[in-house]
Amino acid sequence: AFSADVVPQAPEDPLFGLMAAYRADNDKNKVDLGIGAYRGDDAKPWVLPVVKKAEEILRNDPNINHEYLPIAGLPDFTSASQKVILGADSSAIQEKRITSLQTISGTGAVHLGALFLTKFYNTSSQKYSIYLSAPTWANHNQIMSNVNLPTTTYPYFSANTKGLDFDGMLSALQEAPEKSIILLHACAHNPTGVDPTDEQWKEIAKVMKQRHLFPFFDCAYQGFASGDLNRDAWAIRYFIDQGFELCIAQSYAKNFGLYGERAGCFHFIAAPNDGAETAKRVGSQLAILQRSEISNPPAYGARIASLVLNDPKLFAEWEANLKTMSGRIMDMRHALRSKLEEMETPGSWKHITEQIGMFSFTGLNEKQVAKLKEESHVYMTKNGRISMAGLNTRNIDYFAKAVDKVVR
Ligand SMILES: Cc1[nH+]cc(COP(=O)(O)O)c(/C=N/[C@@H](CC(=O)O)C(=O)O)c1O
Repeated sequence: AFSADVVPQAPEDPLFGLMAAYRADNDKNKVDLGIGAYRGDDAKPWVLPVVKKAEEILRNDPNINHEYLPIAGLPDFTSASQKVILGADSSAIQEKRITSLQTISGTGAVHLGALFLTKFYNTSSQKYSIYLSAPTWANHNQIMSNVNLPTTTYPYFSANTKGLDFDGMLSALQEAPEKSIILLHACAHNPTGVDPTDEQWKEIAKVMKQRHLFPFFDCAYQGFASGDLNRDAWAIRYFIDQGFELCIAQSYAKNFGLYGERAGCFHFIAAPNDGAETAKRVGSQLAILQRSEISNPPAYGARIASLVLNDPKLFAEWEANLKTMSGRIMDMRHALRSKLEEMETPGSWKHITEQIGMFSFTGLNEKQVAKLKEESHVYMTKNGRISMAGLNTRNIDYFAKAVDKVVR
């Protein structure tokens, strides 16, 4: 039944394919700048010290069992997740016009939100598109097409300034059909590392308000970008203060290092006027969707995150761990930029320190990326994105010289 013309061989996932190729490479100088996962200066994944503490507490808790969680997940986890992303004093929380479900990390939250929008925001007669930044996280497109949510792109990255194409983005928002859905990276844009300034966010919000556009925030790097949880949630909180009805996908993969435990949350915030009642009804429909998709979410990662989020001492230690990760990445940004400038590698490299978060959009083209892999065993995505956490004091000289070689 499943012949090749019905089920053709799918291409390998670019990111996970890269990960496999890196692991298969035996060269002792190989450098992994692919997957967006934090590594310490020892090039090893980092289990946050605060996560180790939480695991210890869980191990000694005699009441822990393996029963199902509620469909919406661990209540202490979702309520703490609301506070960490919106701020404990958020009007959305005070007025109870928010509903939240624990999801399969950020991917699950983006998916659940997109599924909900195709069923309740779009109708058979009126299908709104979701606007994705150009470029965006590779998986966004597949997630949207899987739920039949039409996608369009808005200009985002300017190749010549290697910064934000602000005018291009604004005009796309001005021209988008009213009520279109706009997917926004809350902070540390993937893959470019380019974020709007606060002033630019205000202008974006103004146009989106005028056009009655629907914000869908994807927040996968809160606290990881600047090192400050509140700073990195500024755009989301501003939009809520402006009275938007919106969705948020919240991932704890990077900022808790819980990649494989799949800890995340989906939040729907209703507009101020019809708040609590709408949020309640939306929550009830989200639960139906979740039940049929995953029934209920995985407990372990949520229990770890919930322990930390709900304990002031552990929370403070988590904030210190965030500063360690974001600090090391910023050190690598400055080191890489200065090494390329010292070698007078052709081109300007200031964008490496101006961009923020996990990634740097180097501007290297596909050919140069391929040469870096062939000649120097450097692994990065072909769009020129590098995961800065893959750099460390031992391989940064090697990498800078490898870049210099392919650029000259
Ligand atoms: C913007 C964004 N949103 C969501 C996710 C999903 O993360 P989750 O593990 O489902 O919570 C990722 C992961 N990005 C990195 C890993 C990946 O591609 O899955 C990456 O871009 O390398 C994002 O970069």
